[in-house]
Amino acid sequence: MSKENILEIQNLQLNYGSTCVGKHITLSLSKGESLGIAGESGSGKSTLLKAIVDPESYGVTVEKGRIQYKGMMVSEWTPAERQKIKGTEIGMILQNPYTNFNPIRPYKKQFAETLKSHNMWQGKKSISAIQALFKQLGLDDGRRILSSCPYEMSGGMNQRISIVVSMMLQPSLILADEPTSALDAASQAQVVEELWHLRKMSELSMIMVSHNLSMIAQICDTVAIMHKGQIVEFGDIREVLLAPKHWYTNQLLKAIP
Ligand SMILES: Nc1ncnc2c1ncn2[C@@H]1O[C@H](COP(=O)(O)OP(=O)(O)OP(=O)(O)O)[C@@H](O)[C@H]1O
Repeated sequence: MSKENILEIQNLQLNYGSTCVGKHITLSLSKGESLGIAGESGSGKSTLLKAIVDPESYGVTVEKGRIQYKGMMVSEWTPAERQKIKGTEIGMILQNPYTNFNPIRPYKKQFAETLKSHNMWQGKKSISAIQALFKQLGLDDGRRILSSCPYEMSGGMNQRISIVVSMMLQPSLILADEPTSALDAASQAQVVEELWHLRKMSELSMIMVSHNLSMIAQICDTVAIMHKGQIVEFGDIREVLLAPKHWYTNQLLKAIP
């Protein structure tokens, strides 16, 4: 494993029960790098993220191959180690932001509970750090947001706040699964801007699954194109977009309005 790689996936085969939904999956991600994964519905993009973070919980079996995170074999983590790693090492941003929050509990309490559950709560110091993070990610009204409840906010705002929650635990890798697909166009633009701010945090690596190749081009350094459970093209985002080698990548590019 190269010194700079945070994640290395080699010849992976992924199953649900006896059904193979991904095979020959090989890719790598460097520290500070952002990878986009695009492809048709059902091509195995979300399953790949699940295999990285917690295959057992999602019913995914790694039939062949290996996943290494910071040189550690992911398959060798005990449930307790995996629980510790989820959030603090590997953060998740999900498609539906409302699933991350109790709708009627103020954000401030929910932020505190999350930090406490990871033994990271430091009272006023934590609140200041959260407000600084809000600012860093382009949300200026941190104090007001913290005293509000999720039901009072739009889906887009909840998604932006859930990105702050993920970042608060200072992960090295963020996995974002269709982070804008449940949002209206205006909210999508705001979330893209926030994800773009994340890109400026040089230590952070990110994998973002999206149908939206334009968004991947805005945010990511590399792209993997998935088709029927396999990666058919993987490389520098500009090279892939300017000179696609696989017919399916061409098809995806032609579909961009
Ligand atoms: N829990 C599950 N049990 C069995 N099969 C599943 C499960 N989840 C997904 N699948 C199947 O695995 C395949 C890959 O699904 P996956 O959700 O990874 O695709 P995807 O590329 O992320 O699709 P989308 O873009 O629609 O989210 C599909 O055929 C899907 O029906």
